Amino acid sequence: MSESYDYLFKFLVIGSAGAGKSCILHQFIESKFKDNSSHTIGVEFGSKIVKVGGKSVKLQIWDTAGQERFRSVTRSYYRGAAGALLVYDITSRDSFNALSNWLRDARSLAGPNIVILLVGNKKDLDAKREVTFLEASKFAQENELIFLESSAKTGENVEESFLKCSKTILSKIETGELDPERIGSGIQYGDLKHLQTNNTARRQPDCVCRPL
Ligand SMILES: Nc1nc2c(ncn2[C@@H]2O[C@H](COP(=O)(O)OP(=O)(O)OP(=O)(O)O)[C@@H](O)[C@H]2O)c(=O)[nH]1
Repeated sequence: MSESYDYLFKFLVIGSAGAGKSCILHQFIESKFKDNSSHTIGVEFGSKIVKVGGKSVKLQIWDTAGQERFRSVTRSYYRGAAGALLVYDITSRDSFNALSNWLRDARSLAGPNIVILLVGNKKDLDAKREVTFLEASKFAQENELIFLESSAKTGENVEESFLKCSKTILSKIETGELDPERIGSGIQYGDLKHLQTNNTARRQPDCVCRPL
């Protein structure tokens, strides 16, 4: 099967333990709800090619453990991420209250240019909601985050979260705000982009294998 894509983005999924990060990733990759999800040990990995704004983008996604005891391991994966889903659970005020800490870590360890999308997960459990949509929207606005509520159970807004975040990264590349050539940008050119740019003789051939 062909693995052609224009760009590769390094992505993180972060947030408190039990917020539903692994279920979101599983739903995105397998289009299924992972019923028996247990706590992530360290980090897990998934990847998928998506179509965004007429481009093929390979998302290389690191699903990190939310438990404090894994924090030193998970932090080592933040470096050079282009995008992140910052997940809280709409039925857990504690997971919402922890967002500022997650955000501080992401921006300091991954870099200030990381594009972060705030995800209020478990939207299907509205009857148990502890965090209103309005309150979270306000937090998102104050902290320059894109915001969506999702359900890894029903699949609502799961793919949209990854697409919306990717679209924002892509438009920042197009406007020059993000530079894929910068070491640690979390962005690589794929073979399609590589062919295009080589045809116009604008890029060096080593750009495909440059470290993220
Ligand atoms: N109802 C409902 N339950 C969910 C949803 N997403 C996850 N869950 C449940 O929430 C629990 C935790 O989900 P995980 O995906 O393992 O949580 P996590 O954020 O990866 O947790 P850590 O790996 O410990 O950081 C599991 O029992 C899931 O079945 C959702 O959208 N709706």
